[in-house]
Amino acid sequence: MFVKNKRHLAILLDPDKAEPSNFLLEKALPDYFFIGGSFVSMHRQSQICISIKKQCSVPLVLFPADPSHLTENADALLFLSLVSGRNPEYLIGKHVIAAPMLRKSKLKILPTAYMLIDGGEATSASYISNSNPIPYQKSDIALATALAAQMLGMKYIYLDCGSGAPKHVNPEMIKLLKDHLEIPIIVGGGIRTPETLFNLYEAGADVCVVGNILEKNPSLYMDFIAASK
Ligand SMILES: CC(C)=CCC/C(C)=C/CC/C(C)=C/CC/C(C)=C/COP(=O)(O)OP(=O)(O)O
Ligand SMILES: O=P(O)(O)OC[C@@H](O)CO
Ligand SMILES: [Mg+2]
Repeated sequence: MFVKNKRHLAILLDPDKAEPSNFLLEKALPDYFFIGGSFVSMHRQSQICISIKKQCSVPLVLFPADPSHLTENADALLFLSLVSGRNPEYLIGKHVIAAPMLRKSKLKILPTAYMLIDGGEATSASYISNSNPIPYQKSDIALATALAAQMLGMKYIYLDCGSGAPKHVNPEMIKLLKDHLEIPIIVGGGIRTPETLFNLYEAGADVCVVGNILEKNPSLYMDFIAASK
């Protein structure tokens, strides 16, 4: 789905807050919509997928924190294993619950090593998963974790400082992983400017995920699209 060395932009829609109509009327669309949140209370994900599907053909990729967040109305699923943490529920437990249902669904499964990186403050993802992120400067630990995930057969690496993080992933960490990995790298958390987006692609990100800033300031949308080309 995500191709190495091609720049993809994914816009994260939080199912509790999403206003996709902000973007769908614009001339250019992102490569993907990611749909999900660490903490989802209203369960509008099916409804949001159905409504976007009526208006455009941008692939919809679920980004769930729990099997209860799944819907058949998306195209694909980031099947995340939280390899930066040591909580068995998020490494394999939730997957066992979801697998029988996923086997019957048409969702494309994307086996993804999910790595939380410390972005300067506690995030919903580390709190909900009860796991510690990898320290911001410890690129060697991030590399060893990503290599182990690749050796286990995972197809994508997702480096995430967490939604709304004060700091985005260190470009040096992205460069190091890019030099040693064969699989595509997804990067997100705390990307607030088109310049940052551009720099993270330059460092080696294959997919960048932008969420919070576009929820707060949708008028920046076209600048982010431009920086992803
Ligand atoms: C296998 C299945 C179906 C579920 C488990 C999936 C795993 C392992 C998830 C890892 C832990 C986790 C809580 C991930 C959530 C990541 C996510 C959707 C983040 C999006 O941002 P938010 O954390 O919601 O940010 P806000 O606090 O800004 O809303
Ligand atoms: O909301 P932001 O900070 O853009 O983060 C997006 C996403 O990578 C979080 O999982
Ligand atoms: Mg959220």
